[in-house]
Amino acid sequence: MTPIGSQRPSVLVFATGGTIGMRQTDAGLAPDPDFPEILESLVDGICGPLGIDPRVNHLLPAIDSANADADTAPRIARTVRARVRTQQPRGVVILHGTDTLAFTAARLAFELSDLGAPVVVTGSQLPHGAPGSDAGANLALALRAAVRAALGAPVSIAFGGELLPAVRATKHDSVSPRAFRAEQPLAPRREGVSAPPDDRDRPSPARGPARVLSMRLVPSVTAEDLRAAVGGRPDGLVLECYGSGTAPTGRPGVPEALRAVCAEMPVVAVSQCAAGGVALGRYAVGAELARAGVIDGGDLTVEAALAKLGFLLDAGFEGAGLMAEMTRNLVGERTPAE
Ligand SMILES: NC(=O)C[C@H](N)C(=O)O
Repeated sequence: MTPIGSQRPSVLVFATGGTIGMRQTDAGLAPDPDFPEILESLVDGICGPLGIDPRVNHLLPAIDSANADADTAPRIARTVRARVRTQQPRGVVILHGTDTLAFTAARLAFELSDLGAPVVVTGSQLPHGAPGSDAGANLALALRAAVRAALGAPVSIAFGGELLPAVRATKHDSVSPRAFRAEQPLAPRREGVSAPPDDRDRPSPARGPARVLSMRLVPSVTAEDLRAAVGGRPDGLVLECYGSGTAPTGRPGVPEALRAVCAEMPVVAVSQCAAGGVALGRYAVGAELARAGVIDGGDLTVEAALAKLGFLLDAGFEGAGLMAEMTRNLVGERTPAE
């Protein structure tokens, strides 16, 4: 292998788990202990003819991405940042399970926006050794994209022959090789991630990463359900509203419950619709949400809203500063107001 630092472009491949590295067991698909060696040879086979020098690292233990938690994406970001500092690759490919790939990739788009090396996230629907597996094709697409993208390119997802912006993507098919879809193109006029607030006077938080949850409104929801949704004391809530940002605020107790939740944590409204987003002032029931303190999430996807809110909370934003950041377009995640 040519050493990193030679003229040939180098790529850091960072494997975190997912079906791509699994094999069939009696209990169902599970991480393949032989995957590290298999991945080395898969990557070498793709990179050799392309003139790319790969280096493969693993985040251990490999997981089914259904087991991702609030620290998974921040931990991937921290580790990738440290490896990029020492290895200085031209680009980074991250292998991840598809179930929570869109959540992790969206978070990485905020975390790694200043990395200086393009980051491409991929995985597969079928294990590397399965007949007709999409593992090799997705890996090859991601490796090519990682060396071809501009150094400051936004984090992307390479899957099923497509390159999608991480902050707009969602898993929409549990079987097809085209598992992901970008609900919207990357939003124009990105403002960039702001410097974290000066926190010298703030007590250092003793807790781990922020836990942000989402709740989907359905016609039978009650005020009690709203309160129960935050019973586990998350740090923030993404409310999946109807249409352009409406909720049953005419139902007894709902406005009070919303105000109580907003007093405890930031609440961001997004739409259950794939396009169009929310505009809280449009309907009276939506304006009621804004009056309760709910933040307008524009056309953020659920994944991007969760990622952005968690990222900002972990960076130390709160109150009006947090609300201002949520309504800006940092990395292409939401269409800016005209
Ligand atoms: N295709 C996949 O990767 C699904 C798997 N359950 C995972 O997310 O890890």
